[in-house]
Amino acid sequence: MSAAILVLNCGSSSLKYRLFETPSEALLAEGIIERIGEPAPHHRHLRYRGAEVMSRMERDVVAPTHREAFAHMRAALDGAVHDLVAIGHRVVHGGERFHQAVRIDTKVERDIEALAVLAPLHNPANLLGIRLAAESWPGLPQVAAFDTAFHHSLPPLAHRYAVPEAWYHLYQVRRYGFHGLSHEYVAQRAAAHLDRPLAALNLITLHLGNGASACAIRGGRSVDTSMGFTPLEGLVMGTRSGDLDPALPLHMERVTGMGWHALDHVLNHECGLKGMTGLNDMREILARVAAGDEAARLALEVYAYRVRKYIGAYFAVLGRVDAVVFTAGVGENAAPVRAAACAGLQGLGIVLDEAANARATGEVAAIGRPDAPVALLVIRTNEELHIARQVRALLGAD
Ligand SMILES: Nc1ncnc2c1ncn2[C@@H]1O[C@H](COP(=O)(O)OP(=O)(O)O)[C@@H](O)[C@H]1O
Ligand SMILES: CC(=O)OP(=O)(O)O
Ligand SMILES: [Mg+2]
Repeated sequence: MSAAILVLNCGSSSLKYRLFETPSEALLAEGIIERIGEPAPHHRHLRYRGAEVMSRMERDVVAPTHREAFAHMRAALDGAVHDLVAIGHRVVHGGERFHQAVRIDTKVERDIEALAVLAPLHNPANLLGIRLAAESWPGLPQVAAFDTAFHHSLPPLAHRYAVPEAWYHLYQVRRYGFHGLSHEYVAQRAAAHLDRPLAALNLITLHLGNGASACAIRGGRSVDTSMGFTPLEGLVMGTRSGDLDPALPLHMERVTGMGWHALDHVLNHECGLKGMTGLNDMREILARVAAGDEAARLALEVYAYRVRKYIGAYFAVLGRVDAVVFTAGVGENAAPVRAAACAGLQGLGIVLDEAANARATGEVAAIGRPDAPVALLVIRTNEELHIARQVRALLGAD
């Protein structure tokens, strides 16, 4: 009977999960329940044998709350789970308290709850996942792995804002950074691919998914990242604005009378690609660009230009760069975005190989000219596997 680790990524309206055999790390099953609490919740579940999909289930489900979603996941997993030894959770905000994954106890739970004030969109759902998992599998070890933890190494000059010092001491106002599980995972894969120790490498990693962030990594440690106090800062995203003049929301409040609640919603859910085009999915943007749509072309340019500026900034931060890594949904799949982000950077040693870029697939693909000083890589991220590894390291759970 194989031992397994279940990894949960519980969002405000979705529950994603992956079940890994341990210690082999083979993926046994994965799934997602989307639109929890919204019209027409949907459940997709895949089971694997080796690298092959053994069975696929897809159906609309009744899931007015996460509780029903959990029951659907459990029912789907029952066929696959033989000996579940631990559960790992993605928790978005670990504040200044959590520098690495931890075994969850009531104190940890309370701390995650207290941090919800810093991540109101994410931490409450993560916590709900933890509580439902404890109910569902009482007594099973549970581990929290944090999106912020990898960035605890940010030096003060990178994490402090130029605001009154009391804001930091009284309200924990500083840059935290997110997507750390993904940045760290692809950094490790990049080092393995380049066959060099991570400790000797300077990397720029670009996580371009629904949310998006850039990270400057020196010797395996995050030294700067584009998301800040919240996951709103930095790059242009599917529905988030990224960097803005901080006076802009103040101005919009003045001229429209819009309240903070509405502004918060617009900046997080109605901006980015969606704000500029009505569409938040890069696939649709690229299709529109190909069809000659002007608004889509401009949105793509603004998106890629922001990425390019951060590449330039992180060159200045790191001094020397060995590799630039693209990852997550957009970074792994959208060759035109990668090409636009790298355009004009030959002076920095970044020279894209157009053909390699166009055909990049698989776990790791090199898309730079082999003779260029900076390696350009596309690496498939796997935050869940990274969490499972942290669970195993923490519990020795085999
Ligand atoms: N083939 C593709 N071409 C362009 N963009 C893609 C493609 N596949 C996925 N994407 C983009 O990736 C995004 C999702 O990225 P992902 O990393 O899965 O997000 P998250 O994990 O944050 O939900 C989609 O919204 C879409 O814009
Ligand atoms: C922290 C964050 O932005 O996560 P996501 O990209 O999953 O929304
Ligand atoms: Mg993701």
